[in-house]
Amino acid sequence: MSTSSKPVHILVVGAGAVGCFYGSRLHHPDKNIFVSLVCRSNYSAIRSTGVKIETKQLGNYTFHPHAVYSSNTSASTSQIAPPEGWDYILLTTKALPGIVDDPGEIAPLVNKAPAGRTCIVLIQNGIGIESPHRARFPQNPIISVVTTISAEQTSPGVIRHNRWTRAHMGLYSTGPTGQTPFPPSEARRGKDLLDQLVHIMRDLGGIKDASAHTESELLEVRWHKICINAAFNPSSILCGGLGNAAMIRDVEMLTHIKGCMHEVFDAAPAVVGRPLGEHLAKPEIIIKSTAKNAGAKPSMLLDWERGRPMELEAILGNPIRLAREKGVEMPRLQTLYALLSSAQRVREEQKKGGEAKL
Ligand SMILES: CC(C)(CO)[C@@H](O)C(=O)[O-]
Repeated sequence: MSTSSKPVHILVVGAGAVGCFYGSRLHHPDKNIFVSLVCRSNYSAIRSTGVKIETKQLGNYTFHPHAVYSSNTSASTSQIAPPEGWDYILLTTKALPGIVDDPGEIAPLVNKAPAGRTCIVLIQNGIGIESPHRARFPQNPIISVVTTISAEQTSPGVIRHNRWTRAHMGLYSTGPTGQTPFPPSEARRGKDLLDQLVHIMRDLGGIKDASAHTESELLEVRWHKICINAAFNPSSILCGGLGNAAMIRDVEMLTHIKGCMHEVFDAAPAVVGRPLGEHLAKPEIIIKSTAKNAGAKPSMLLDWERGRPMELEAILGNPIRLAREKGVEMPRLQTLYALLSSAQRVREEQKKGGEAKL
Protein backbone atom coordinates (compact mmCIF):
# COMPACT_ATOMS: atom_id res chain seq x y z
CA MET A 1 0.00 0.00 0.00
CA SER A 2 1.31 3.44 -0.92
CA THR A 3 1.13 6.14 1.70
CA SER A 4 3.57 8.59 0.15
CA SER A 5 1.54 10.66 -2.36
CA LYS A 6 -0.36 12.93 0.04
CA PRO A 7 0.99 13.79 3.49
CA VAL A 8 -0.60 11.86 6.35
CA HIS A 9 -0.90 13.92 9.53
CA ILE A 10 -1.35 12.09 12.83
CA LEU A 11 -1.90 13.81 16.17
CA VAL A 12 -1.39 11.88 19.40
CA VAL A 13 -3.42 13.31 22.27
CA GLY A 14 -1.92 12.00 25.49
CA ALA A 15 1.86 11.80 25.23
CA GLY A 16 2.32 9.29 28.03
CA ALA A 17 4.09 5.94 27.65
CA VAL A 18 1.58 4.36 25.25
CA GLY A 19 1.07 7.52 23.15
CA CYS A 20 4.79 8.23 22.77
CA PHE A 21 5.63 4.61 22.00
CA TYR A 22 3.02 4.12 19.28
CA GLY A 23 3.54 7.69 18.00
CA SER A 24 7.22 6.91 17.50
CA ARG A 25 6.38 3.81 15.42
CA LEU A 26 3.97 5.75 13.18
CA HIS A 27 6.28 8.70 12.40
CA HIS A 28 7.92 8.33 8.94
CA PRO A 29 8.74 11.78 7.51
CA ASP A 30 10.61 10.14 4.61
CA LYS A 31 7.29 8.53 3.62
CA ASN A 32 5.29 11.74 4.12
CA ILE A 33 3.80 10.55 7.43
CA PHE A 34 4.08 13.05 10.26
CA VAL A 35 3.25 12.47 13.92
CA SER A 36 2.72 15.37 16.31
CA LEU A 37 2.11 15.18 20.06
CA VAL A 38 -0.08 16.97 22.55
CA CYS A 39 1.89 16.86 25.80
CA ARG A 40 1.14 18.02 29.32
CA SER A 41 3.77 17.97 32.09
CA ASN A 42 6.42 16.55 29.71
CA TYR A 43 5.96 19.37 27.17
CA SER A 44 9.25 21.23 27.82
CA ALA A 45 11.34 18.04 27.93
CA ILE A 46 9.91 16.65 24.68
CA ARG A 47 10.01 20.00 22.92
CA SER A 48 13.71 20.45 23.67
CA THR A 49 15.10 16.90 23.30
CA GLY A 50 12.37 14.70 21.82
CA VAL A 51 11.18 11.41 23.33
CA LYS A 52 13.78 8.88 24.45
CA ILE A 53 12.45 5.36 23.97
CA GLU A 54 14.16 2.47 25.75
CA THR A 55 13.05 -0.89 24.40
CA LYS A 56 14.76 -4.28 24.26
CA GLN A 57 12.51 -5.35 21.40
CA LEU A 58 13.22 -2.46 19.00
CA GLY A 59 16.45 -0.90 20.30
CA ASN A 60 16.89 2.45 22.07
CA TYR A 61 16.21 5.55 20.01
CA THR A 62 15.02 9.16 20.15
CA PHE A 63 11.76 10.15 18.51
CA HIS A 64 11.52 13.76 17.28
CA PRO A 65 7.85 14.51 16.60
CA HIS A 66 6.79 16.76 13.73
CA ALA A 67 5.28 19.27 16.20
CA VAL A 68 4.79 19.38 19.96
CA TYR A 69 1.81 21.19 21.51
CA SER A 70 1.17 22.00 25.17
CA SER A 71 -2.62 21.53 25.03
CA ASN A 72 -5.50 20.64 22.72
CA THR A 73 -6.37 24.32 22.44
CA SER A 74 -2.88 25.30 21.37
CA ALA A 75 -2.84 22.48 18.77
CA SER A 76 -6.22 23.49 17.36
CA THR A 77 -5.23 27.16 17.03
CA SER A 78 -1.58 26.72 16.04
CA GLN A 79 -0.30 28.31 12.81
CA ILE A 80 1.80 25.21 12.13
CA ALA A 81 -1.09 22.71 12.45
CA PRO A 82 -2.22 21.19 9.12
CA PRO A 83 -4.78 23.67 7.71
CA GLU A 84 -7.18 20.84 6.75
CA GLY A 85 -6.91 19.24 10.17
CA TRP A 86 -5.39 15.84 11.03
CA ASP A 87 -6.04 12.60 9.15
CA TYR A 88 -5.91 10.64 12.41
CA ILE A 89 -6.31 11.75 16.00
CA LEU A 90 -5.03 9.06 18.36
CA LEU A 91 -6.45 9.33 21.85
CA THR A 92 -4.09 7.61 24.27
CA THR A 93 -5.14 9.28 27.51
CA LYS A 94 -6.70 7.25 30.33
CA ALA A 95 -10.40 6.50 29.74
CA LEU A 96 -12.16 8.22 32.65
CA PRO A 97 -15.89 8.45 31.83
CA GLY A 98 -17.71 10.59 34.40
CA ILE A 99 -14.45 12.42 35.21
CA VAL A 100 -13.11 13.52 31.81
CA ASP A 101 -15.33 14.23 28.78
CA ASP A 102 -13.00 12.80 26.11
CA PRO A 103 -15.16 13.72 23.07
CA GLY A 104 -15.53 17.27 24.39
CA GLU A 105 -11.75 17.50 24.94
CA ILE A 106 -10.89 16.51 21.37
CA ALA A 107 -13.80 18.35 19.68
CA PRO A 108 -11.74 21.46 18.73
CA LEU A 109 -9.16 19.16 17.10
CA VAL A 110 -11.67 16.99 15.25
CA ASN A 111 -13.67 20.03 14.11
CA LYS A 112 -10.60 21.64 12.58
CA ALA A 113 -11.14 19.36 9.58
CA PRO A 114 -14.25 19.33 7.36
CA ALA A 115 -17.12 17.35 8.95
CA GLY A 116 -16.44 13.62 9.11
CA ARG A 117 -12.90 13.80 7.71
CA THR A 118 -10.69 13.06 10.72
CA CYS A 119 -10.43 9.45 11.81
CA ILE A 120 -10.60 9.11 15.61
CA VAL A 121 -8.41 6.31 16.95
CA LEU A 122 -9.02 5.20 20.54
CA ILE A 123 -6.04 3.39 22.08
CA GLN A 124 -7.49 2.96 25.54
CA ASN A 125 -8.28 0.23 28.01
CA GLY A 126 -11.79 -0.80 28.94
CA ILE A 127 -15.29 -1.47 27.69
CA GLY A 128 -17.83 1.04 26.39
CA ILE A 129 -15.28 3.74 25.57
CA GLU A 130 -16.37 4.24 21.95
CA SER A 131 -20.07 5.13 22.24
CA PRO A 132 -19.60 8.69 23.66
CA HIS A 133 -17.37 9.48 20.65
CA ARG A 134 -19.91 8.06 18.21
CA ALA A 135 -22.65 10.19 19.84
CA ARG A 136 -20.53 13.35 19.54
CA PHE A 137 -19.05 12.66 16.08
CA PRO A 138 -21.74 10.80 14.11
CA GLN A 139 -19.94 11.15 10.76
CA ASN A 140 -16.31 10.41 11.65
CA PRO A 141 -14.65 7.04 11.20
CA ILE A 142 -13.70 5.62 14.62
CA ILE A 143 -11.02 2.97 15.02
CA SER A 144 -11.00 1.15 18.34
CA VAL A 145 -7.62 -0.28 19.35
CA VAL A 146 -6.99 -2.85 22.06
CA THR A 147 -3.35 -2.90 22.98
CA THR A 148 -1.47 -5.16 25.32
CA ILE A 149 1.68 -3.32 26.20
CA SER A 150 3.71 -2.82 29.35
CA ALA A 151 5.43 0.58 29.26
CA GLU A 152 5.99 3.54 31.57
CA GLN A 153 7.36 7.05 31.53
CA THR A 154 10.29 6.95 33.94
CA SER A 155 10.99 10.70 33.76
CA PRO A 156 9.53 13.46 31.54
CA GLY A 157 10.03 12.40 27.92
CA VAL A 158 11.74 9.08 28.77
CA ILE A 159 9.67 5.99 27.99
CA ARG A 160 10.65 2.48 29.03
CA HIS A 161 8.91 -0.20 27.01
CA ASN A 162 9.00 -3.44 29.02
CA ARG A 163 7.08 -6.05 27.09
CA TRP A 164 4.40 -6.77 24.44
CA THR A 165 3.27 -4.63 21.49
CA ARG A 166 -0.02 -6.26 20.60
CA ALA A 167 -2.40 -3.86 18.81
CA HIS A 168 -5.76 -5.21 17.59
CA MET A 169 -7.67 -2.59 15.59
CA GLY A 170 -11.21 -2.42 14.22
CA LEU A 171 -13.76 0.10 13.00
CA TYR A 172 -16.47 1.06 15.45
CA SER A 173 -19.84 1.88 13.93
CA THR A 174 -22.74 2.00 16.36
CA GLY A 175 -22.03 -0.95 18.56
CA PRO A 176 -21.52 -4.69 18.69
CA THR A 177 -24.04 -5.44 15.95
CA GLY A 178 -21.61 -4.01 13.44
CA GLN A 179 -24.32 -2.08 11.63
CA THR A 180 -22.69 0.92 10.08
CA PRO A 181 -24.53 4.25 10.04
CA PHE A 182 -22.52 5.27 6.97
CA PRO A 183 -23.30 5.04 3.27
CA PRO A 184 -21.14 2.39 1.52
CA SER A 185 -18.61 4.94 0.18
CA GLU A 186 -17.95 6.25 3.69
CA ALA A 187 -17.76 2.73 5.12
CA ARG A 188 -15.15 1.97 2.42
CA ARG A 189 -13.20 5.08 3.43
CA GLY A 190 -13.20 3.91 7.05
CA LYS A 191 -11.87 0.51 6.00
CA ASP A 192 -9.13 2.16 3.89
CA LEU A 193 -8.11 4.30 6.87
CA LEU A 194 -7.99 1.21 9.08
CA ASP A 195 -5.86 -0.72 6.58
CA GLN A 196 -3.55 2.26 6.14
CA LEU A 197 -3.02 2.60 9.90
CA VAL A 198 -2.26 -1.11 10.27
CA HIS A 199 0.15 -0.87 7.34
CA ILE A 200 2.02 2.11 8.82
CA MET A 201 2.27 0.51 12.25
CA ARG A 202 3.13 -3.02 11.16
CA ASP A 203 5.06 -2.73 7.90
CA LEU A 204 6.78 0.62 8.44
CA GLY A 205 6.77 0.77 12.24
CA GLY A 206 7.85 -2.79 12.98
CA ILE A 207 4.88 -3.62 15.24
CA LYS A 208 4.54 -7.16 13.91
CA ASP A 209 1.43 -7.96 15.90
CA ALA A 210 -0.64 -4.98 14.71
CA SER A 211 -3.73 -6.39 13.01
CA ALA A 212 -7.12 -5.36 11.53
CA HIS A 213 -10.36 -6.94 12.77
CA THR A 214 -14.10 -6.78 12.27
CA GLU A 215 -16.19 -4.92 14.80
CA SER A 216 -17.47 -8.06 16.46
CA GLU A 217 -13.96 -9.60 16.64
CA LEU A 218 -12.75 -6.44 18.30
CA LEU A 219 -15.48 -6.56 20.94
CA GLU A 220 -14.33 -10.07 21.76
CA VAL A 221 -10.70 -8.88 22.07
CA ARG A 222 -11.81 -6.00 24.33
CA TRP A 223 -13.44 -8.50 26.71
CA HIS A 224 -10.38 -10.68 26.57
CA LYS A 225 -8.21 -7.71 27.52
CA ILE A 226 -10.60 -6.97 30.43
CA CYS A 227 -9.74 -10.40 31.73
CA ILE A 228 -6.14 -9.11 32.12
CA ASN A 229 -6.83 -5.53 33.24
CA ALA A 230 -9.69 -6.28 35.65
CA ALA A 231 -7.68 -9.02 37.35
CA PHE A 232 -4.23 -7.45 37.64
CA ASN A 233 -4.72 -3.68 37.71
CA PRO A 234 -7.05 -3.22 40.72
CA SER A 235 -5.43 -6.10 42.64
CA SER A 236 -1.98 -4.51 42.37
CA ILE A 237 -3.20 -1.57 44.47
CA LEU A 238 -5.17 -3.56 47.03
CA CYS A 239 -2.31 -5.99 47.64
CA GLY A 240 -0.02 -3.15 48.67
CA GLY A 241 1.61 -2.08 45.41
CA LEU A 242 3.03 -5.19 43.74
CA GLY A 243 3.63 -5.48 39.98
CA ASN A 244 1.87 -8.20 37.97
CA ALA A 245 4.73 -10.72 38.01
CA ALA A 246 5.26 -10.26 41.76
CA MET A 247 1.55 -10.80 42.51
CA ILE A 248 1.40 -14.20 40.86
CA ARG A 249 4.41 -15.47 42.84
CA ASP A 250 2.14 -15.46 45.91
CA VAL A 251 -0.06 -18.55 45.93
CA GLU A 252 -3.18 -16.87 47.40
CA MET A 253 -2.83 -13.92 45.02
CA LEU A 254 -2.45 -16.33 42.11
CA THR A 255 -5.72 -18.04 43.08
CA HIS A 256 -7.42 -14.65 43.26
CA ILE A 257 -6.05 -13.44 39.89
CA LYS A 258 -7.04 -16.68 38.14
CA GLY A 259 -10.49 -16.46 39.75
CA CYS A 260 -11.00 -12.94 38.33
CA MET A 261 -9.85 -14.00 34.89
CA HIS A 262 -12.14 -17.02 34.75
CA GLU A 263 -15.02 -14.85 35.93
CA VAL A 264 -14.56 -12.60 32.86
CA PHE A 265 -14.12 -15.59 30.52
CA ASP A 266 -17.38 -17.04 31.87
CA ALA A 267 -19.34 -13.76 31.69
CA ALA A 268 -18.12 -12.55 28.28
CA PRO A 269 -20.29 -14.85 26.09
CA ALA A 270 -23.48 -13.32 27.53
CA VAL A 271 -22.41 -9.89 26.24
CA VAL A 272 -20.31 -10.79 23.19
CA GLY A 273 -22.81 -13.39 21.98
CA ARG A 274 -20.36 -16.31 21.83
CA PRO A 275 -17.53 -17.77 23.94
CA LEU A 276 -14.16 -16.00 23.67
CA GLY A 277 -12.36 -17.58 20.71
CA GLU A 278 -9.93 -20.46 21.07
CA HIS A 279 -7.20 -18.28 19.51
CA LEU A 280 -7.28 -15.95 22.54
CA ALA A 281 -4.87 -16.87 25.35
CA LYS A 282 -6.43 -18.69 28.29
CA PRO A 283 -5.76 -17.44 31.86
CA GLU A 284 -2.99 -20.03 32.40
CA ILE A 285 -1.09 -18.83 29.30
CA ILE A 286 -1.52 -15.16 30.28
CA ILE A 287 -0.11 -16.01 33.73
CA LYS A 288 2.96 -17.67 32.17
CA SER A 289 3.66 -14.68 29.94
CA THR A 290 3.10 -12.25 32.83
CA ALA A 291 5.67 -14.08 34.97
CA LYS A 292 8.34 -12.95 32.47
CA ASN A 293 7.45 -9.26 32.91
CA ALA A 294 9.25 -8.90 36.25
CA GLY A 295 9.65 -5.44 37.75
CA ALA A 296 6.91 -3.77 35.69
CA LYS A 297 3.88 -2.10 37.28
CA PRO A 298 0.39 -2.00 35.74
CA SER A 299 -0.97 1.36 34.62
CA MET A 300 -3.60 1.58 37.37
CA LEU A 301 -1.00 1.15 40.10
CA LEU A 302 1.10 3.92 38.53
CA ASP A 303 -1.99 6.17 38.48
CA TRP A 304 -2.78 5.39 42.13
CA GLU A 305 0.82 6.03 43.22
CA ARG A 306 0.79 9.38 41.38
CA GLY A 307 -2.51 10.42 42.98
CA ARG A 308 -4.35 10.34 39.66
CA PRO A 309 -7.88 9.01 39.02
CA MET A 310 -8.03 5.31 38.09
CA GLU A 311 -9.81 3.76 35.09
CA LEU A 312 -12.36 2.09 37.37
CA GLU A 313 -15.48 2.62 35.24
CA ALA A 314 -13.92 1.52 31.93
CA ILE A 315 -12.18 -1.54 33.40
CA LEU A 316 -14.64 -2.63 36.12
CA GLY A 317 -17.87 -0.60 36.27
CA ASN A 318 -18.91 -0.87 32.62
CA PRO A 319 -18.16 -4.62 32.25
CA ILE A 320 -19.95 -5.37 35.55
CA ARG A 321 -23.04 -3.41 34.48
CA LEU A 322 -23.13 -4.88 30.96
CA ALA A 323 -22.86 -8.44 32.28
CA ARG A 324 -25.49 -7.71 34.94
CA GLU A 325 -27.91 -6.48 32.26
CA LYS A 326 -27.57 -9.95 30.74
CA GLY A 327 -28.22 -11.58 34.11
CA VAL A 328 -24.57 -12.44 34.93
CA GLU A 329 -22.83 -11.31 38.13
CA MET A 330 -19.04 -11.08 38.51
CA PRO A 331 -18.64 -11.04 42.32
CA ARG A 332 -14.84 -10.91 42.42
CA LEU A 333 -14.75 -7.92 40.07
CA GLN A 334 -17.64 -6.28 41.94
CA THR A 335 -15.64 -6.52 45.19
CA LEU A 336 -12.59 -4.92 43.59
CA TYR A 337 -14.80 -2.19 42.10
CA ALA A 338 -16.56 -1.41 45.39
CA LEU A 339 -13.32 -1.26 47.41
CA LEU A 340 -11.35 0.84 44.96
CA SER A 341 -14.21 3.22 44.12
CA SER A 342 -14.48 3.89 47.83
CA ALA A 343 -10.70 4.29 48.24
CA GLN A 344 -10.67 6.78 45.40
CA ARG A 345 -13.61 8.75 46.85
CA VAL A 346 -12.01 8.88 50.29
CA ARG A 347 -8.74 10.10 48.82
CA GLU A 348 -10.48 12.81 46.78
CA GLU A 349 -12.29 13.99 49.93
CA GLN A 350 -9.01 14.07 51.83
CA LYS A 351 -7.38 16.09 49.05
CA LYS A 352 -10.19 18.62 49.31
CA GLY A 353 -9.51 18.79 53.05
CA GLY A 354 -12.82 17.17 53.96
CA GLU A 355 -13.54 13.89 55.70
CA ALA A 356 -15.33 10.92 54.18
CA LYS A 357 -18.69 10.48 55.92
CA LEU A 358 -19.08 7.48 58.19
C1 LIG B 1 0.38 -4.45 31.98
C2 LIG B 1 -0.99 -4.53 31.35
C3 LIG B 1 -0.95 -5.49 30.19
C4 LIG B 1 -2.01 -5.11 32.35
O1 LIG B 1 -1.79 -4.92 33.66
C5 LIG B 1 -1.41 -3.15 30.82
O2 LIG B 1 -2.63 -3.26 30.13
C6 LIG B 1 -1.58 -2.08 31.88
O3 LIG B 1 -0.57 -1.66 32.46
O4 LIG B 1 -2.72 -1.63 32.10
